[in-house]
Amino acid sequence: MIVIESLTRKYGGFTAVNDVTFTAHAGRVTGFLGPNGAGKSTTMRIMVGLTPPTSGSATILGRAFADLPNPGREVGVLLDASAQHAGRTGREILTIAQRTMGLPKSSVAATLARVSLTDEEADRRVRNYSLGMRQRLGIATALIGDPEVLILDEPANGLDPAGIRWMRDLLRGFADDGGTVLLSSHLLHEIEVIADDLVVIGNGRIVAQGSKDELLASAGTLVRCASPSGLRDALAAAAIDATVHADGTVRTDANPTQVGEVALAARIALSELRPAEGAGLEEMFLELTASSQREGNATQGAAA
Ligand SMILES: Nc1ncnc2c1ncn2[C@@H]1O[C@H](COP(=O)(O)OP(=O)(O)OP(=O)(O)O)[C@@H](O)[C@H]1O
Repeated sequence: MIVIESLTRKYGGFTAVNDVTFTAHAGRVTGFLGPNGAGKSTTMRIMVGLTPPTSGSATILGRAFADLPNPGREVGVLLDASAQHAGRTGREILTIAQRTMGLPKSSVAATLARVSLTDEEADRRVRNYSLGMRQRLGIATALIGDPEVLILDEPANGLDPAGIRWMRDLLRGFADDGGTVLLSSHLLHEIEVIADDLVVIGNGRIVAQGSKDELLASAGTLVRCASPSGLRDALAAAAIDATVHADGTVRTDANPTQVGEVALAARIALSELRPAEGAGLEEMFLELTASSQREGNATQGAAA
């Protein structure tokens, strides 16, 4: 389990992580979602002791990372797959991890097999690895100590579709065996498929969290019609808040029956009316983080 409590990190006058609180539970995959610069990496760096927090705390299995006796046996970490020593081979990098953690020699070959790196690939220098191969090697380094917790920053970056499916199955299996997985991503569809719980961050603040099912169920109703602003006004007259999106859809927390009745009374023909969860996480994510998107928000950066 990972417990983050009231975590704040300031850089001068800028608050990169602002009073963040959440828990990643054992047996579950927790997706940490947010647009670029939202504060995901900073939060993860604090978790593993690379960046000190300004205030608040982060514990893994009940202790601060620095207090874990053999951290690699308890927490597998992948923060930046490109940070591996380019002049070493994949096998050498894993062997260093194996020795540092006091693991049996056989764990190197077993982990290479687990991440599907061949013997020939393992003996190539990392500078000649593709990004996807570096990710596999990074995941191998995280897994080799057989930890209970995985903390992975954008692990799907650079993986091809087959690689993404492989990673999804691997993380699902890890959580099903009782492990805790926290992975960050802006690849929303990946998170939607794999995560059990979601923590959404924007401008350093948590903007939504809960189980994926809960968050998607609360997404309200999505409507298309010839007159989005007319429908919004008719809904407003019925005391129902609605938002017109740039793509012309109207979103509201009211249920489809209420929206249909208002549209009928206002004589507005609808071309689409459905629960918004069918629209997927992306719309919810864009909506929740709208104020922290760079596009259309010239004050981004100064806002926090
Ligand atoms: N050492 C630092 N000094 C100053 N500002 C920093 C530092 N590290 C991070 N930041 C700022 O904190 C904010 C959050 O950065 P962070 O890397 O945590 O975002 P992120 O959510 O991981 O984004 P991305 O998806 O782009 O990786 C950014 O505005 C970044 O510029």
